Amino acid sequence: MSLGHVVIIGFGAIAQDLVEILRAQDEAPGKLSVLVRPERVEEVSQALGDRALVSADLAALLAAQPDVVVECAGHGAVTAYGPEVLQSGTDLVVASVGALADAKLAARLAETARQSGAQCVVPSGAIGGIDALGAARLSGLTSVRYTGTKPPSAWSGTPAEEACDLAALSEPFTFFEGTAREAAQAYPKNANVAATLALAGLGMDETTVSLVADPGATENVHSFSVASQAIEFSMRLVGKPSPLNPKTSRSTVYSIARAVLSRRAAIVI
Ligand SMILES: NC(=O)C1=CN([C@@H]2O[C@H](COP(=O)(O)OP(=O)(O)OC[C@H]3O[C@@H](n4cnc5c(N)ncnc54)[C@H](OP(=O)(O)O)[C@@H]3O)[C@@H](O)[C@H]2O)C=CC1
Ligand SMILES: O=C([O-])CC(=O)C(=O)O
Repeated sequence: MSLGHVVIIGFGAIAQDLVEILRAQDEAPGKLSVLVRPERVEEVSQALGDRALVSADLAALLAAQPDVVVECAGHGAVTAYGPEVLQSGTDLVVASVGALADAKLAARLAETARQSGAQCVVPSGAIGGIDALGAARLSGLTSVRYTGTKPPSAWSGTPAEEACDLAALSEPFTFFEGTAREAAQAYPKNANVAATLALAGLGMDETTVSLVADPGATENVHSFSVASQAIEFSMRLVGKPSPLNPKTSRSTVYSIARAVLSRRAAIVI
């Protein structure tokens, strides 16, 4: 069964790819809408033509009762739009998972979803293994450790710049060690995966995170290891940087597309 109407928030690297990936499916959504800031409506409308409706009016989009809203815009957008989407009874797929490191926002989203019956869906994003981690949690987790390694340029404009001279690095440099909550809040465009692991596993304050700038790297490498009563495993995912935004791995959008398409799949894997 195809989705009727999908609303995408944002029109950056992930959202632009998502429009094309969804449209290319046999079971493509009947209608796509893109929510952007008012000043970008005209430019994005021209870029999309008749491929999607472009609007800056979330209330009007929600009044049309879309099947699902997909946030691909950043932590601020989860705060600004998340509660309104869920309150309308519409499911919300969240790319900017690290926004849930704000305990008040996470509680508000959960409570709003409970009251309306909508779901807030967290896709795997740039990592994988979330099914195995979530299952291991039920057996009793003892540790979840994550290391995110990216080329120095992917850390530009972040607090990593205060810890080292990114352009001068000649070997890998670990500029952050802390919890998933601290990582997600200090690196909102780079550490959403740490928050995803935390939500599936040991929580924001018990999941340990290292962030590394590697001058020899050309890709975004996500490594994590899990220990539990039932299983131990490690994963290493090597993401190709998105051409439009090298902070973001290109794999992220495919995970989000899968989460969207699964909303109406007859068999959900
Ligand atoms: N879960 C995961 O594994 C991953 C999650 N992410 C998350 O996804 C987010 C998006 O990534 P990406 O597409 O690469 O980022 P980009 O910076 O390429 O695009 C973000 C887009 O969102 C728009 N935007 C931001 N705030 C708003 C708003 N309030 N209303 C409407 N539009 C808004 C921006 O527009 P403008 O330029 O006008 O601000 C921009 O077009 C990241 O910020 C990150 O939080 C990223 C990678 C992996
Ligand atoms: O896309 C990635 O490589 C991961 C990322 O930026 C994030 O977790 O925010």
